[in-house]
Amino acid sequence: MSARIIDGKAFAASLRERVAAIVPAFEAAAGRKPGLTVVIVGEDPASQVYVRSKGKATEAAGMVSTTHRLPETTTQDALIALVRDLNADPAVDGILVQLPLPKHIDEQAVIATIDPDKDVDGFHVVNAGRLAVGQEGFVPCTPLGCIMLLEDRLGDLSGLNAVVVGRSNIVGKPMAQLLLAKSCTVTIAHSRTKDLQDVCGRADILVAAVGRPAMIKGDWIKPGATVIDVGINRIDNGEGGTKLAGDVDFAEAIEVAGAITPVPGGVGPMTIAVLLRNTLVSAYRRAGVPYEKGAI
Ligand SMILES: NC(=O)C1=CN([C@@H]2O[C@H](COP(=O)(O)OP(=O)(O)OC[C@H]3O[C@@H](n4cnc5c(N)ncnc54)[C@H](OP(=O)(O)O)[C@@H]3O)[C@@H](O)[C@H]2O)C=CC1
Ligand SMILES: Nc1nc(=O)c2c([nH]1)NC[C@@H]1CN(c3ccc(C(=O)N[C@@H](CCC(=O)O)C(=O)O)cc3)C=[N+]21
Repeated sequence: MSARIIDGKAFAASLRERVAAIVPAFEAAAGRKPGLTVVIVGEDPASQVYVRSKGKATEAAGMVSTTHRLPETTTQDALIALVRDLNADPAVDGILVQLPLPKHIDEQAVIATIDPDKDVDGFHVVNAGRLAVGQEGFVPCTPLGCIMLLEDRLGDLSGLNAVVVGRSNIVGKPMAQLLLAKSCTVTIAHSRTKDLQDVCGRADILVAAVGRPAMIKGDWIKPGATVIDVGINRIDNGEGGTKLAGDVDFAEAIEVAGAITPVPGGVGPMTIAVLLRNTLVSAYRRAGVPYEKGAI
């Protein structure tokens, strides 16, 4: 059997169009455009690429994009001072501090400074807590994008066995919380998990968020399962260059799974589309303008 490929790129494009189509209505009601500010510290080339594509996508959706590029030597105090200024700026609906930060900066201290109601990444402990107890807040973009793809493919997720491999604060844990909120039976696996293959083999929904290329093999996957590959790994392409690969052995998995996201073209594009969605939601909430929740 050959799995159906879940086209995250196409789904993300339609979400971005949906967001862009609503922006003029927000602007008419609020008298301003939604605004997203991205802060990047240092010169990491991959981060630079992501930040550039976020800026382009923000503008293409009709929002105001602002980027602060700070040198690698920026102090934690200076970064925190900038975040406080952005918290106080009424034109800023969303603040995203690109991770990872340089080693001399405490990421948690910086994230804790972001106004939770501008935290469109959903990384602040207040938003992690809201997600855990089922209150409205901001949900991290990557896991929310995964849920959108899963519901599009499977409809109601309730009662399904979901296994999340990885327990980071930005992907694995919020992914597990969202699947639980959708009434899946959730298992979180990590580097200390015993018999990982066996655990994965029971999953109707398998989410891989590890950072190890092709770690999950075809014979780890339950036949017909839906596989969401969050991993973004840059590997050798065998021709002297590099290419992107996921955490799942795609060539093997496609023979076993019912559906699978590719890398690239799967979860990655959803992350940016959901960021725009979260920014528009933030703008509506901050402006006190009612909006149709199902529409975005
Ligand atoms: N598509 C997108 O938009 C995004 C993609 N990513 C990608 O997703 C991947 C994960 O990112 P992130 O969560 O930040 O990564 P982290 O490094 O923060 O977390 C990795 C997790 O994988 C677990 N792990 C490591 N080795 C193994 C192993 N051998 N067996 C089982 N579990 C293991 C770790 O376990 P332990 O906790 O025990 O150490 C940890 O919980 C990366 O490839 C990253 O690039 C990330 C963000 C967005
Ligand atoms: N504060 C913060 N928030 C983040 O959301 C955040 C972050 N920091 N740091 C880095 C990770 C990673 N991330 C990705 C975004 C888009 C793609 C993406 O669009 N990927 C394309 C390919 C892009 C390419 O070709 O390089 C794809 O998978 O098809 C991937 C990964 C967001 N992150």
